[in-house]
Amino acid sequence: MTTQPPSPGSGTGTSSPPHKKLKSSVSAELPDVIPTNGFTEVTEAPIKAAFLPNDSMGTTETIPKASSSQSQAPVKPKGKKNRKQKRTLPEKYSAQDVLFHDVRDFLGVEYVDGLIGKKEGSEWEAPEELKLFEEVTLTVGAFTVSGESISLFPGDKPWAIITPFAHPGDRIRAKIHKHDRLCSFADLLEILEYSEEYRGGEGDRRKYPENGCRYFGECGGCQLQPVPYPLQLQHKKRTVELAYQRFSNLHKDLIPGIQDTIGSPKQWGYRTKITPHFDAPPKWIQKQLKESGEEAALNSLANGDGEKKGWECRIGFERKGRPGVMDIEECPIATPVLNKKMTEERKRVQNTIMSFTRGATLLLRDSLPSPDPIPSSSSPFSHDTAPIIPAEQHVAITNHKQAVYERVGKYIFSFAAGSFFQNNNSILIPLTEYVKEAIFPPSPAASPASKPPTPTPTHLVDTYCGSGLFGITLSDKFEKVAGVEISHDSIVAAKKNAEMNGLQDKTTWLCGKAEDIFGGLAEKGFEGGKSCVVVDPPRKGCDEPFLDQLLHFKPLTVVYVSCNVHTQARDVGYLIRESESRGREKGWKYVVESLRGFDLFPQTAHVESVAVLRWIEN
Ligand SMILES: C[S@@+](CC[C@H](N)C(=O)[O-])C[C@H]1O[C@@H](n2cnc3c(N)ncnc32)[C@H](O)[C@@H]1O
Repeated sequence: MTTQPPSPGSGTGTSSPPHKKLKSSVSAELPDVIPTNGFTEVTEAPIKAAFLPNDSMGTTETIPKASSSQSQAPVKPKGKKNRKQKRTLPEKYSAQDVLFHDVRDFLGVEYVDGLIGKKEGSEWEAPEELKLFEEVTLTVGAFTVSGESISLFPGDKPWAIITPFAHPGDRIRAKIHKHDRLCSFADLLEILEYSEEYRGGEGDRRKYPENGCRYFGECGGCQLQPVPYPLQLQHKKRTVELAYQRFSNLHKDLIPGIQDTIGSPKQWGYRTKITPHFDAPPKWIQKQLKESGEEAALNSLANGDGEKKGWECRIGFERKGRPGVMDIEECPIATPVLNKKMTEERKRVQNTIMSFTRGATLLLRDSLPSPDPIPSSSSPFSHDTAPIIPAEQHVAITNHKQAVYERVGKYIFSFAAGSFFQNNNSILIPLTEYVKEAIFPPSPAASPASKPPTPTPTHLVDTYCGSGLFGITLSDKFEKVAGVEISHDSIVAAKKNAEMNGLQDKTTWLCGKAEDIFGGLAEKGFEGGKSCVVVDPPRKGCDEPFLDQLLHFKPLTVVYVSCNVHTQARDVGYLIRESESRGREKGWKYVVESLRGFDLFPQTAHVESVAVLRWIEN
């Protein structure tokens, strides 16, 4: 699952916040002459969005050209010409690549492939009548996978417009700021009509003024927050479907129907780690203040002095589609203790800002108070006697090296604050229980793909194990558990966690690359025929040497947990195809038994995906 879980405010950086908040940054890009009436109107919604949540997988429709009567003739701006677009193809499986697939589906696969096939480069040429900095009125057709809106620009040439913070069915006014391949990016200026279907969630501040986030519309973090939660979950289910359709390279018969996304028990105040950052004061302001001898003012820039002089101390997250940090006082998806600590940390930085010659990132991590005594192999953690500690009694840790404590069901975990651990504790019991049930389905009927039922595994290999989350929470079902992890600190934590939970005798923790471990497993009594492997790599997914060795090891079950469903789909596709060719003669292969998303990051468009692969005899 998540390697680097997205931090609030980390968008894909393709578009930008509404106009009113952007005056200063937008003005730098204004053309010499601003077209005053360059509006283009789309009076009908584009026919069918390629990925509205209700769509069935695999259907993509060519969108009929919007008739020219649908649009007012755009007025040609007198100012700058369209800038020549950089023609760089996105890296495969990157956010930009996923967006290109969104555009391709939206405009029609046949049309897009036909155009690209002509090799004229015209997919890079925006319609003549669509100028940079022009304002357009659009009806949003769909969400992109990353939660932005996609609309059809009317004209002879099918062309998509990507705008953040708007929802399917909204009528919006937007301002084009960049052309790209078959699409342009726009800033949202105004929502003229709200789509009721995609609004009205708890984070919709029109309906619940006290709820949601006051930074929505500027911060790059939580694009889906006004969307009712069930629709957020549907969006993520569709994301998993699309990823397998686009990137697995598998015949559709080999991809099972995607199961409903499991929601997070907490949808706000869930995030146990945040990393606000800030820039150092620019040199000119340091010099100016020092020269004028305003010593007192040096440390009070944040109180307005800096702003008056043209610089403001901002501590927070990235702004959507614009460089620089936006000032954030609270983050409603972070736990209460982190928000409280953020106030203190902000003051501390503001009061000492002139001592920073470089920008920096703060770490705030939610932790249980340190247990007393700390559990050990001779006196392990006992969930029967340990009380559940309410969220208000948690503590916030800011030192990267300090130990953080978290509880997951009957187990306790400790790890250095700066190292990896899942960021939403509220969903870890459902997630780990689900993985356990997937390995040991309650009845043969639950694993229809495996006939006859596969033998029950007795050994678990937890690859990319971090501080041992899966190995430890699943341990009661296995005789032996081995974990492998590249980070030395994490493997030390995993070993300590096993001891704190009294599991030192059945667990082995190995520091190294996941792809190097299979050779050594046999001598520790791990054979594929009695093992199950959990795979939980970083966003980039697994390397081929790892996947090849996994196939060679031939475990009974593989549970692949991923924070990047696109690379997961690629890897699962590889495993299935390779197993068919490698196992053909001996009569075995892997099948994808189930695919399902988990919502580790409510209000954002991110989804954690769990794929269960079962070894079967043909
Ligand atoms: C998404 S995290 C999962 C951690 C753990 N499973 C959990 O849920 O807490 C991925 C982990 O893979 C580790 N990692 C990255 N590349 C690796 C490699 N080549 N071999 C082994 N571990 C690796 C990272 O250090 C990180 O701890």
